[in-house]
Amino acid sequence: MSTVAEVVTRLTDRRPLLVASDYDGVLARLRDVPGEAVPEEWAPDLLRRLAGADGVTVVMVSGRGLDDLRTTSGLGAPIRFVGSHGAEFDDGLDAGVAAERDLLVGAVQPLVDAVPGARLEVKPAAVAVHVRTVADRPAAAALLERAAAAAGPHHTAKPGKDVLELAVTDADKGTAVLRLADSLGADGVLYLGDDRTDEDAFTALAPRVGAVTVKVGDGDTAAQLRVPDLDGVRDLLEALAVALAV
Ligand SMILES: O=P(O)(O)OC[C@H]1O[C@H](O[C@H]2O[C@H](CO)[C@@H](O)[C@H](O)[C@H]2O)[C@H](O)[C@@H](O)[C@@H]1O
Repeated sequence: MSTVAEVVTRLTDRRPLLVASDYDGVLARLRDVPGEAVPEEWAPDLLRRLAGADGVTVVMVSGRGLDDLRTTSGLGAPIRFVGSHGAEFDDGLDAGVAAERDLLVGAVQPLVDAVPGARLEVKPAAVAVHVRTVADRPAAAALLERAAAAAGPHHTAKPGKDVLELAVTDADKGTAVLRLADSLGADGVLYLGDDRTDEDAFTALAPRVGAVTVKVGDGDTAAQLRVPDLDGVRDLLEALAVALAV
């Protein structure tokens, strides 16, 4: 594993530079109610500073739907967004995706309704079964298993922190970050994430020269650097901003 200082040194002179970050658990603390997961106090200004550096593009890459991500984060240009775990770029979604998602809602909603405290989030290209507020933990685990079993072979199951998402596309954060990097012709890439879906991005970027991946918090990871928590994210991004003189 590298250190923060090594990461900053490796990225400082690379242009174009893509700074891509997961949202929940990296820029916003996890909360019981997803709509209350606002950015850390330091995050908006720091992201805007980085996005203001010459040749630097800052993108949030989230499991949230694009509109939810914009609304909950309260951020906008020059920050860019990719939602639905890489299925939603600014150029929109395939029309058949919503119909397929609605079939999934019909299958999974009754399972969720049967477990007190569970909640179904309906997203543009996925449904997410949330169990963070289910007091009966065995019932929570059983619900996630039943929901996974309700998915068809053409759905992609994405387990996360107290959540199981069933996506109707096979896009992931790995395909998304490579698409972003290639479209920018990026010479350097920084990607930060805390959850299992971020591992797709860490793995996709591993062979790329000039890419640095950062895991936030505990757990096995393919990332090159680990920071312990959101304060560690702040310290890394601040050190990069200082090195970029913004
Ligand atoms: O890719 P991310 O930006 O990390 O989004 C992943 C999911 O985040 C949200 O759920 C998570 O955060 C909630 C708010 O703190 C928390 O209540 C929940 O337990 C977490 O799993 C969001 O609601 C999902 O749509 C995202 O896919």
